[in-house]
Amino acid sequence: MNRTAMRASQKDFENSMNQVKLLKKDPGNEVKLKLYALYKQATEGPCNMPKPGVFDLINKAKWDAWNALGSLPKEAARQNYVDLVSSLSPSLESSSQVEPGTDRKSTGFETLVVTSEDGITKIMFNRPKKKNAINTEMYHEIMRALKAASKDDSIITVLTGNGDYYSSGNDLTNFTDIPPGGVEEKAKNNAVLLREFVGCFIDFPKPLIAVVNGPAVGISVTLLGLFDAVYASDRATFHTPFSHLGQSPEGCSSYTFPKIMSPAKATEMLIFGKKLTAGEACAQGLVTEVFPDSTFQKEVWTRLKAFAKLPPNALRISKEVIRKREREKLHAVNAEECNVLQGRWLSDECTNAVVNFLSRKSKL
Ligand SMILES: CCCCC/C=C/C(=O)SCCNC(=O)CCNC(=O)[C@H](O)C(C)(C)COP(=O)(O)OP(=O)(O)OC[C@H]1O[C@@H](n2cnc3c(N)ncnc32)[C@H](O)[C@@H]1OP(=O)(O)O
Repeated sequence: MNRTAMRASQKDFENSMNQVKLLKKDPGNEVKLKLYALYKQATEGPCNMPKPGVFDLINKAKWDAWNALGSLPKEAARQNYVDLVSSLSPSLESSSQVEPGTDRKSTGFETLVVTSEDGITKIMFNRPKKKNAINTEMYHEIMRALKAASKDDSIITVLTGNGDYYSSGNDLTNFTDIPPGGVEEKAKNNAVLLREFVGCFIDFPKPLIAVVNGPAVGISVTLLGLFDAVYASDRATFHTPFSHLGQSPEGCSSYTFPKIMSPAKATEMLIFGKKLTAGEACAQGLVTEVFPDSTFQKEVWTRLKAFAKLPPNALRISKEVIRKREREKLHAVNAEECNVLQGRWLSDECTNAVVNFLSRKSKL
C-alpha cells in the first residue's frame, strides 16, 4: 500500500517513536536531525524557538532542520516521521545481527572491547564507523580500562583499534556540547579531562604496547611516545595535523617527539602536520617494527604472547627503571600542553577548523 496516500494515526506515530528507541544501529546524524525536526513539527508545529548562536553547533543544526520544514502541517509531519522510521527497518532488523565487537556493549564498556587472555589485557577502540574517534565517553572508558589493567593479573597491556582505523583522534563533536558556563567552561573541562587522560599513560606501570592496525591521527599518535613498544601494519599512517586544526601538540609529544625523532623531524610532524607512513615512522623511532598487513595480526600476537610469558616482576621493574627519571618531567609537560590547548580551543582558528569539519567542508 502507498503509505504516503494515507494519514498516520497518533498510534502509528507513537509506535514509530518506540521503534526509534529500539534502533541499535546509529542511523547517522542526517537522519537523526530529520527525525528530530519531523517530531517537533508533528507535536509543536512550525519552529518557534530563538535561533541558537553559531558556536552552539548541535542546537543550531537542530534548529536549522526544524526551521527548514516551514509551515508543513502537523499531520503531514507525523506521516513523514512514520515513513522515515519505516524506511529504517533494515537497520532495525540487522540490529540483532551486529557482529560481536562491532559497536556493541562488551564487558561493561560502550566504546571499547576489553579482553584479558594469555597474560595480555587488550583494550580495543570500538567505534569503527567513526574511525575510532575518541569521544568523551571513550576518554573515560580508556582511563577506567587502564586503571583496571594496571591491577589485574595480566602481564602486558595492548591498545588497538577495531576496523580499518587505529583511531582518528579526538572526536571533533567533543567541542559541540557547550555547558551552561559557555565555551570557556567547555575548554576548561576538556583541559582537565585531557590532563587526567594523558596522566594515566604516563603512570601506567606495566609494559604498554600499541598494535596500530591502520591510520592514526592526533592524540592517538602523540600518545605513542608514552608506549613501551609500537607495532604497526604497513597500512598505518601517522598524522598530527594540529596547526591545520588551530591546535597545538598534546600527549607529551612536544617533549617525547623531539627526543625520539630529532627536533627537526618532530617539527615537520607536530607543527607542519606531515603525515608519516609506517615505514617512515619506524625509521624515525616512533614505531618499533612494521609488518605486512596480510600477516600483521598473526605475527604481532605470536610475539606478544611470547612477551607475556616473561617474568612479570622483571618486566615491571625494568619499565620502572627506564621510565622513572622522566615521570615528573612528563607530568609537567602534560600540564603545560593542556594549558596552552585550553587557550587554543577558544581561538577563531580552532573554532573555524572544527566548524568546517562538522559542516563537511573539510577533511584531513
Ligand atoms: C578533549 C581532549 C582533546 C584532545 C586533543 C586531541 C586532538 C586531536 O586528536 S586532533 C585530531 C582530530 N581528528 C581529526 O581532525 C580527524 C577528522 N576526521 C577526518 O578528517 C576524516 O574523518 C578521516 C580522514 C579520519 C577519515 O576520512 P574518511 O575515510 O573519508 O571517513 P569519514 O570522514 O567519512 O569518517 C567516517 C565517519 O567518522 C566520522 N569521524 C571520523 N573521524 C572523526 C573525528 N575525529 N571526529 C568526529 N567524527 C569523526 C566522520 O564524521 C564520519 O561520520 P558520519 O558522517 O556520521 O558517517
